[in-house]
Amino acid sequence: MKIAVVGTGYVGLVTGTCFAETGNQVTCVDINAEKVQQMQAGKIPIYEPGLDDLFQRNTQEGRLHFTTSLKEGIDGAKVIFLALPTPPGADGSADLKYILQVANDLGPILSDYTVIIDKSTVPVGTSDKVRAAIAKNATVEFDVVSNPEFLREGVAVEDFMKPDRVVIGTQSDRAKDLMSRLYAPLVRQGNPIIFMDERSAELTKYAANAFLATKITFMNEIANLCELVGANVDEVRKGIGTDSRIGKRFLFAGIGYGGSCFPKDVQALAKTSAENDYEFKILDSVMQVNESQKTKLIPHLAKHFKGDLAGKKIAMWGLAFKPYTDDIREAPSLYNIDALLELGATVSAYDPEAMEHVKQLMGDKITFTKTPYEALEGADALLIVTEWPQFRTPDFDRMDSLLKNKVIFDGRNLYELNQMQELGYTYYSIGRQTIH
Ligand SMILES: NC(=O)C1=CN([C@@H]2O[C@H](COP(=O)(O)OP(=O)(O)OC[C@H]3O[C@@H](n4cnc5c(N)ncnc54)[C@H](O)[C@@H]3O)[C@@H](O)[C@H]2O)C=CC1
Ligand SMILES: O=C(O)[C@H]1O[C@H](OP(=O)(O)OP(=O)(O)OC[C@H]2O[C@@H](n3ccc(=O)[nH]c3=O)[C@H](O)[C@@H]2O)[C@H](O)[C@@H](O)[C@@H]1O
Repeated sequence: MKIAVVGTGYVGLVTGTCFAETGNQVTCVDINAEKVQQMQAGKIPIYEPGLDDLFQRNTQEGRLHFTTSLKEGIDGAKVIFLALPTPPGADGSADLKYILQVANDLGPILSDYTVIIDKSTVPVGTSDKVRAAIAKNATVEFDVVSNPEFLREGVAVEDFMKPDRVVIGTQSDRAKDLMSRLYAPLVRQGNPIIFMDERSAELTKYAANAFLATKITFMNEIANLCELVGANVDEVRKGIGTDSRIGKRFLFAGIGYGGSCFPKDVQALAKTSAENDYEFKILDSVMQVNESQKTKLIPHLAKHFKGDLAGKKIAMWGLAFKPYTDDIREAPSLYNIDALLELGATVSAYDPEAMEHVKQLMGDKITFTKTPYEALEGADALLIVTEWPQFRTPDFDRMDSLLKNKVIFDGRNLYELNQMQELGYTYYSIGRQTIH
């Protein structure tokens, strides 16, 4: 099938590449000419494990193409995916200007029946707006379908190629048939395509993200309580996660959720609720708790150094909002850096993938090192922000020789308490007792 994908951010690029991998002819369209040139030259603009191999194979075998021209990109396409940004507007609601602009542009250039698919995360009712914007100038029949994306950065290819489910919002049999054929190779593992109306599909996406953000936040609050009552959140997690009604995943307490999606989508769902005169109280609490959770270790740090962090050098391990990505959008690291600098500390940071992005944002406000150990040289303490696997089993002897003090503030609970006790560290973590 011939497919067009408009927008080559995370979702567009993964969608385009994976559908090329299942044998389709895919053209990706982006207004960013530099990015398009880069992709035409065989360079992929994001770091995502496994994506580069698929990208190279499909471009070299002639199934994956790039252009800045919408008209050229959709020529002959039976389906057009819109994978455009939906950033928060000034009031917290999702800004639809990118989607509606492209919908306006599509109307006059559609030349045959086409299915236009919203892959972006969009508020309830957007498919009606997209339909109306296209219809203004369209001369052919078309359908608008909501097909939210559930991939996670870092494991995006796996999530896309073996989805738990595919949600498709449409009431058109013609669109259903096309979508079923397109997704058949991906759902052959037995995981379902769930058809529903457009509004339910749109809300499903926000409900999923808000539920997961709430699940994490609930565990962060349990962790805060654990610290006060002398319990261990990791034991509590195992204790409840084994209940199949609760499930083991997304129960890891830490220094808050970040990324380009949970924060913006929780906020947008709260906004949709407010617009419909409904006060979604849980969401307000989730946002509030997450905000303070991100810098939860800073007061411990300040207290440890007797309220005076001025001139203290803090080593930071991890900058990306989570491992296996270079994405720093809403990353807890940024909030911690700001808080530390505000208190007069200096920061030397290491991250395997995300340092370049932080450098662009912060310039020389902090220092960046080539290895995690170099960040420790002469540091007064280590603050762990992202759970990259290489931080899990470090050379503690080498760490001892580099750190000024044997003290670790761990926002991701990487180490066992008894191990830290045996090694003689002062060890602060989340939802567990402090080791002195
Ligand atoms: N990043 C993620 O992990 C996930 C994102 N989503 C949702 O998918 C949507 C897209 O997200 P990302 O891929 O992260 O976006 P992004 O912001 O990384 O990339 C969007 C791309 O669209 C391009 N673009 C903007 N206007 C354009 C136009 N008029 N024509 C062609 N291209 C245009 C930009 O140049 C950019 O390359 C958002 O609604 C997001 O909430 C959904 C699931 C996962
Ligand atoms: O809509 C989206 O864009 C995507 O948002 C999330 O994916 P992503 O933001 O890539 O990352 P997650 O793995 O969900 O992690 C989000 C944040 O939650 C934190 N987290 C996650 C799990 C956990 O147990 N504890 C925890 O603190 C992570 O550290 C990270 O900061 C969802 O998991 C995807 O299903 C969804 O498609």
